[in-house]
Formats: sequence, structure tokens, C-alpha cells
Amino acid sequence: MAAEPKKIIIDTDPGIDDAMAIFLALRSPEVEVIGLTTIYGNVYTTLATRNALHLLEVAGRTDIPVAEGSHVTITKGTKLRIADFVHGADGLGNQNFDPPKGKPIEQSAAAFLVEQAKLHPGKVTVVALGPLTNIALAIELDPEFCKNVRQIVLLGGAFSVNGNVNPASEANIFGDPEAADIVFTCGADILAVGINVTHQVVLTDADRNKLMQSNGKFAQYLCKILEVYFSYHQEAYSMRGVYLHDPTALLAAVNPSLLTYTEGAVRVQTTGITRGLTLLYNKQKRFGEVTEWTDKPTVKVAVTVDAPTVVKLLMERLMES
Ligand SMILES: O=c1[nH]cnc2c1ncn2[C@@H]1O[C@H](CO)[C@@H](O)[C@H]1O
Repeated sequence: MAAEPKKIIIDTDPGIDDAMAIFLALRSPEVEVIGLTTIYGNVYTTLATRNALHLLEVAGRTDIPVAEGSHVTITKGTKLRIADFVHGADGLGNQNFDPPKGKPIEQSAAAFLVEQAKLHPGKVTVVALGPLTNIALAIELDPEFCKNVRQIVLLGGAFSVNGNVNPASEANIFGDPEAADIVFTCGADILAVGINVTHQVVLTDADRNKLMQSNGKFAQYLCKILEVYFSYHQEAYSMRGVYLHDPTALLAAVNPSLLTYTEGAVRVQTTGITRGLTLLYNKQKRFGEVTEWTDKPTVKVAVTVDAPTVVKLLMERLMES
């Protein structure tokens, strides 16, 4: 008998690669999307909510609830770094889509996360694709949240490589470093997929051309919005392809065996020029003195990925009509 699909909540800031990840999730029989929660990052939270509702309408899945997340960082910071230069001013490739008809539910993202984890103890996987404010708020709201949740798979960090905001810091961690440090040290089962891994997973121009030839509604939609994302990669990285950050993290939740992992304690730098840096202590040395990593819970950090299989799965699933 087939295993029951894994219940997932996607915390998202759509975002072009978020759109790909959400569609991929909806086409993955291994998982059941029980809700989307929204956060700032690629766009402001209000627009993230609008885009999440829009994407569910495109997919014909308005049965899935959307809970709006925080508009400020965990420390109530209002100076947010928004990556509209990566995704377009509307977050979805400047396509001027009609506003969605649907509305978010009354509950906040954090309250929804807490409630769902409590309702299905040990069954809900959170796939966090943006800054980690909502997840940290859920942890603050309910100390049991970390125990109730099955796993938190997060796209974030740059482990032993340069960041993409600056040499120290990756965008999702940089968006709210204090929240990220709360999440990494909360004791939940955490699986972090950083850009050290997602930079190995590229959708090429040739792949995009193949998508274009497909009649699948998701493929058709994505080809429209992908142009802006391709231009950004050309400009920033001189490459004719795009990194599949969010889809890789989503597939890590769908099928963890697509990646390999190491384990250790992760802390996040919150001050100075390295604000947003993620540092993994691999526990290979017993330090004589107490450090800020001592006694912190162990998390899993992705090290390698089967990139060809990730791209193949993404292509296959998005090209279905
Ligand atoms: O150069 C960048 N600056 C800011 N955000 C970026 C950049 N490239 C990609 N992303 C976005 O941030 C997450 C990965 O760090 C991804 O969600 C991606 O869409």
C-alpha cells in the first residue's frame, strides 16, 4: 500500500522560484499541501499573500488555505531587504496578472503553523522558502511547536561558501538573522538546504525551451515569468540558466535521499559585517571552553545533491498537463 502523503505547509515569498516549488509540490503525489503561509523576502508580505492566492488560482487549488505572515522581522524591524530586482516588481516576472479573487484566512501564519502542528502531531513538515520570521514566531507562540512539527526543511544559508546578498550572507538568512538563529537552535528536526547546494542545480536555456514546447499549464505559465529570473542570472552571474533554489528545497522534503547531509550545531551571526552568516560546528573537535555552539541541538545541513535527478523530476512534473 502506498504511504500516506506527507503533510506540508509551504512558507513562501513568491517569487519566481517559489512559484516553481509550489507547482512542483502540487504535482508531487508524495506530499499533500495543507496550507501556504506568506512572508516578505522576494516581495513585501502583502504582495506575497496576493501572489500565493494567485498561484493557487492558476493551479485550480483554491481549497488550500493561505495564512498571511509577518510584515516585520522578529525584532520588529521594518527596514526589509526585498529582492524585487531578482523577481520583478510584482515578484512574478512583471506580468501584470489580474488580482486574485480569494482572500487569506483570518489566522496569522504563525497561529496557523502552531495549530496545524498541534492538530497533526509529528505529521506536518514545514518547507520554509523565505526569511524565517513566521517559524520563529510560531516557536515563540508555542514552545511545543518544535516537538509537534515533523520536520522543518528550510532553504537558507551559505555553508562554507559566499552568500548571495554579500560574501557573508544568503538572502533568506540575511532577511531575518535573529529569527534564523531561533529556528536553528530550537531543537526541532531541521534540514537546511543552503546555496552551497542549490547553486549546483541549474535550469538551463535548453531546459526552458523544452518547457516552452510542453502544453502543460504550469510549464506554460512558468515560461512567461522565468524571463526576468534568467535576465537577473545573466547579469549577476554571467550564466544562461537559473538556480533552482526553492524547488530543490521542496524536493528535499519530498525525497530526502536526493541529497546527502552532515550534522552539527548551526548558529547565525547577527551583528557586524558578517550579519547573516551561518556557521556549522561539525563536532569533530571537543573544545576545552564553552562556546556559543556548546549544547546547541544538532541539525542536518545538506552537502551534496543529485542535481540531474532534481532537474529531471522538476521538468517531468511541470510538463504534465
Ligand atoms: O542575488 C540574490 N539576492 C537576493 N535574493 C536572491 C538572489 N538570488 C536568489 N535570490 C532569492 O533568494 C533565495 C536564495 O537565496 C531564493 O528564494 C531566490 O529566489
